[in-house]
Amino acid sequence: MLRGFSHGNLEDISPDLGLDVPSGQMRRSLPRADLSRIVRHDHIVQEVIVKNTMALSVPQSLLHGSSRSRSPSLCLPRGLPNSADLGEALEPGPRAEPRVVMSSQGRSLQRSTTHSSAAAARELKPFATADIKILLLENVNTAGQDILRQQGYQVEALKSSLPEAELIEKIQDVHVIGIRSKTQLTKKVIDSAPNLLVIGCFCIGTNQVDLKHAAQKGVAVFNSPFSNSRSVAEQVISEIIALARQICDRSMELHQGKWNKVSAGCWEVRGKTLGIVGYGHIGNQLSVLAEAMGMRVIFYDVVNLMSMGTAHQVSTLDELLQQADFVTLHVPELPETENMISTEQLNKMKDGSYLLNLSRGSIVDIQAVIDASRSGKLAGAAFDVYPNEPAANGDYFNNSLNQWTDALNSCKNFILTPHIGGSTEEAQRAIGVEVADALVQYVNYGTTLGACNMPEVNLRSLTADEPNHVRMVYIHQNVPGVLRRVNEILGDHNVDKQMTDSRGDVAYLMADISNVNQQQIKDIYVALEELSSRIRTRVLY
Ligand SMILES: NC(=O)C1=CN([C@@H]2O[C@H](COP(=O)(O)OP(=O)(O)OC[C@H]3O[C@@H](n4cnc5c(N)ncnc54)[C@H](O)[C@@H]3O)[C@@H](O)[C@H]2O)C=CC1
Ligand SMILES: O=C(O)CCC(=O)C(=O)O
Repeated sequence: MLRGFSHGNLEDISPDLGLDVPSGQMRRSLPRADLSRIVRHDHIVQEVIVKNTMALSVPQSLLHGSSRSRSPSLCLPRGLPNSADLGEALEPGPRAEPRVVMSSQGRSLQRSTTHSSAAAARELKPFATADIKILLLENVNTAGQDILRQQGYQVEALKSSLPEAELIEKIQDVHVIGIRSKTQLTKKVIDSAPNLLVIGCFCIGTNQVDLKHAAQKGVAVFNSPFSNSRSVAEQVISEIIALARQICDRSMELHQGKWNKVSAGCWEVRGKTLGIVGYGHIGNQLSVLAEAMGMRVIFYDVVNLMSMGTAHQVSTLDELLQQADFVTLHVPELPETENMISTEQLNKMKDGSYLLNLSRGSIVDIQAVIDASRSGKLAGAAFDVYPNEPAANGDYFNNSLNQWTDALNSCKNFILTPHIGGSTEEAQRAIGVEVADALVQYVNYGTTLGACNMPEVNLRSLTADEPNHVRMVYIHQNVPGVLRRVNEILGDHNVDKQMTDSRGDVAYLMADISNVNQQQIKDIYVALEELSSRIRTRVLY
């Protein structure tokens, strides 16, 4: 009999979730997190899903039985069905015939012939997947929604962001939240989500989330570090040409019936200098595309980086501003990048040059840019991002949103777009798949590969021939002596494998323990929960 699962539709994945980097995948400037993500995806497409392989249940006492009255510590949802004792639950359930399914990338997955079903990786879900509540805001791509729904999770997907009060109300019983760039997950919002396990940012930027506070509450955060980089770079290229030729102004005039055939102040981009501020994923793509159009590329970055093609790194922002015909900004939102371009920097730019900002609204002092346009210093500008952006589509771009909006609208040769740098079908689908996969890996297996605010920890999968194993995930304060105390608790048992790592104040430990029964699991859980360093304990088996 299946217990603890309202959907008797468990899945096994292929055994190998190892960390070998596939040859040819590595490229320069790819951070560790990105490499891990690539590796994980390579294995995910090998998934062979097997129906009803193993049925396990968890007693209610384990689900909610924290020995202290903190916010829920065991990362299991409330309201789970009462279940039988773990001794029985740890017996394998009925095994059904394997079925061939589609991978999260939409490719057909063949039933594995290389591994026996006994050695197949076991899915670790001590809860009914249908009890996992997911709230997706800001029109997350359906490819991502489908992956989450296929897991059996409850998924509510809204097209827009939510105002804070509504968000606080809605997030209270949610285990997973998915957002894009608009939704602000502040300390206050995170604190009102006692069940929250994980946050998925279906975008690159994570400045909208209080990453540190989330980590301190044991909430992991994932993003998609480069799936929309190419889309942003292509938009920048189109805007460089459009600015140089004043195409948007001519188009607007003609829409209004005005024929205005002029060449004064219109230029080719060939031979002009592009200055890229922030030479990361987007800056790199842009560099290659711009050189292909015959532009000279210089860049400024706080890190010393290898140039793409014949691009040249300059030592200071001032140097870049003085040389570039087009200055384009691709830095993250940080305290150091706030108002990085204001009157002082604009004055250093070449007369008749252009400014593009497709990074974050806080990086440019827009009033200063309006003044520079009026004085003739700038020949044009392109903005995709603004200090305040509406939560939904509609007639919201006015002075009550940002006080200078009317003035900005009146500037000549200004291209204004509604934060669409990453908004292509390709990018949104890739982001949807990548972040949804990361959420599934975290909820089901505790894997933090690619997390933005937690150490990256992974263990090879438990397999179906290891039925009495348990995976303990222990998120704790990174303080002296804690590992000794944790290992005193685990040390009475056979720890098959264990990995621990820390990031700042928070450490993450994952341990697979063999031959444990219900009472022993409960004892381990209670003992870990009683340590003063505990942030969150999860039991997966
Ligand atoms: N408009 C849109 O739809 C999109 C906007 N973005 C924004 O673009 C930003 C950049 O994206 P990626 O290139 O993927 O990021 P990235 O992290 O790959 O690269 C950012 C680069 O900026 C550099 N940097 C950091 N602080 C700096 C400073 N003070 N001065 C100079 N360089 C500095 C870093 O060293 C890094 O090389 C994101 O953080 C995000 O806010 C990203 C995607 C879409
Ligand atoms: O597409 C979005 O909503 C956000 C794009 C963006 O700014 C990002 O990926 O950081």
